[in-house]
Amino acid sequence: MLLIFLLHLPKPYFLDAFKFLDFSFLDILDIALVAILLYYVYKLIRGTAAINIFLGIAIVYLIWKLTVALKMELLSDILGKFLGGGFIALIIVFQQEIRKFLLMVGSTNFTTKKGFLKRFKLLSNMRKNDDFISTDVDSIIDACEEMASTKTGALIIIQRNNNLDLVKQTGDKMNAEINKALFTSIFYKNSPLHDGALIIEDNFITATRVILPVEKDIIIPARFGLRHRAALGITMRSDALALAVSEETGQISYIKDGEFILYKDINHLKDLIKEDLD
Ligand SMILES: Nc1ncnc2c1ncn2[C@@H]1O[C@H](COP(=O)(O)OP(=O)(O)OP(=O)(O)O)[C@@H](O)[C@H]1O
Repeated sequence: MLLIFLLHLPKPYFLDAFKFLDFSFLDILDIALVAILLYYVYKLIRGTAAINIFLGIAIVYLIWKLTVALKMELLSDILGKFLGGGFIALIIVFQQEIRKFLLMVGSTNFTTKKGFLKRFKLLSNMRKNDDFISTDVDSIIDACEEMASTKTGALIIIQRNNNLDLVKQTGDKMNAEINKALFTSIFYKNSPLHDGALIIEDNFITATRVILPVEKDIIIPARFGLRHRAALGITMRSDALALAVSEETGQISYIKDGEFILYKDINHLKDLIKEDLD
């Protein structure tokens, strides 16, 4: 009905009604970039107290925009000044998050073999010829299963696009191809290398005894201690994947983007990780 009514309106009215839809490619790009920015901000502050501050600011901003559109001069003036002056306050309040964000952007390795370039189908032929060896997920999970059965604690971080060099510096360098026995001997309780996290890049263990940033602000069940908080910390600050084997319960946790990922059984876990690494 509405469409018929609009079609019968004199042409200028009809066009006027849809004037707001007249946007260019740059507007689409603008919206897409704001959406990406908001997604990254959300990813950084999800689960922390900062999310409430962020939502509060977003609501005040929307009200301000509404008051401007409705020409409510006094209120829009007050809210505008509040938002304008609050910019510096925002930088102070979100100091940590801004730091994390810049670190995340700066450490993204767009040229890794598993990274950005791979997304382009045109370059798929190049991939066939390069020396990239995919991560042996089966060996990692088989090792986790064995460690879980003996209640051997472990923390394994799999690097994806974000470079983990900064955290790697806190541990010992290694360059060993993945195999099941290596994991179990590294995390064996009396091994000098068992403490801290292990980093995997492609199909290699590249660091052991790594100390990761611990996520203190997030609320998780009391049975999870520092190992799991460290896994949450690194996956919130980067796109790495984490596997934690609990020394207390023998449970294997899979952590991604600062969240525990649920899985049905060990084969499902393998599939999930393979998918996330693809
Ligand atoms: N910041 C960190 N970075 C890397 N590894 C850590 C960090 N904090 C703790 N760990 C590792 O986790 C181990 C156990 O810590 P904790 O007992 O607090 O963890 P948990 O989450 O309760 O795990 P579990 O269920 O195995 O006890 C430590 O011995 C250490 O190897």
